[in-house]
Amino acid sequence: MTETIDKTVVLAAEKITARFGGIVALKDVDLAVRRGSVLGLIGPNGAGKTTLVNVLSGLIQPTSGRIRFDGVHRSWTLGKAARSGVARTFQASTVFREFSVVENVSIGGLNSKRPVDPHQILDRVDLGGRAHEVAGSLSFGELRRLGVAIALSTAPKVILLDEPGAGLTGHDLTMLANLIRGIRDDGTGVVLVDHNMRFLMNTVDSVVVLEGGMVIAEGSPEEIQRDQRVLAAYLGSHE
Ligand SMILES: Nc1ncnc2c1ncn2[C@@H]1O[C@H](COP(=O)(O)OP(=O)(O)OP(=O)(O)O)[C@@H](O)[C@H]1O
Repeated sequence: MTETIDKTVVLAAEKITARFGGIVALKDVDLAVRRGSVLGLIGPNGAGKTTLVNVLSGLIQPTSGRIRFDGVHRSWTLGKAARSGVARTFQASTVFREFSVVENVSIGGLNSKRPVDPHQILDRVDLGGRAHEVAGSLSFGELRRLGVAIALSTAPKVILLDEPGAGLTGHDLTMLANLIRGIRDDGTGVVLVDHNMRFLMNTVDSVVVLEGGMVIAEGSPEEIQRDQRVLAAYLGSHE
């Protein structure tokens, strides 16, 4: 039997299970990241979101299940994922505060097979005018955008954003949402994990909901916001 491969999917998790000792962090999770689309990953605390991002980025190996990239099953490590074009930002900032803003982006792109002009990236995240200042002088919101710029320095096909909006408000959140939509419009697949529901729902094209390590719902932001199982999962989680 020949397998039909969906070419719009750039990165897929297939039946991923991840156990830590007795804890089942993910159970039989399927997830498809599409080119030119933002996928929101939500769920109460401990639902498995970060574990799934860790599996997709090759940081941890699942107990079972497979990763498919560009239609091909792959053994997936951090190095292989990075070289294939999967970039990630972390909850904690990975910026070198004593280096200049542009040096941070240049360092990020050092091992890239597809080098990108760091000044072009900085213009894109609205930091072009700050290129030669030390990164430590940036505001909280600017540091977050620099984190995204560093991820973009490898010209990724997929970008995994783990809580990029945490602690941001107002104008900073609007700029971040515009930036993420711009990255999507260039054809990149985006995964967005964030606890700020309004920001996430306004930014994504589709949503996957995890609870207790399992996918309990998926759909458009509108569908998810009126899904009774999702509302119950959140009400029961004391968030
Ligand atoms: N390295 C680890 N060792 C042991 N247990 C872990 C490890 N990483 C995650 N877990 C457990 O796996 C489950 C899922 O955790 P995970 O951090 O993926 O959830 P999350 O949805 O990202 O939560 P949050 O929203 O609080 O960040 C939790 O029960 C967590 O305690």
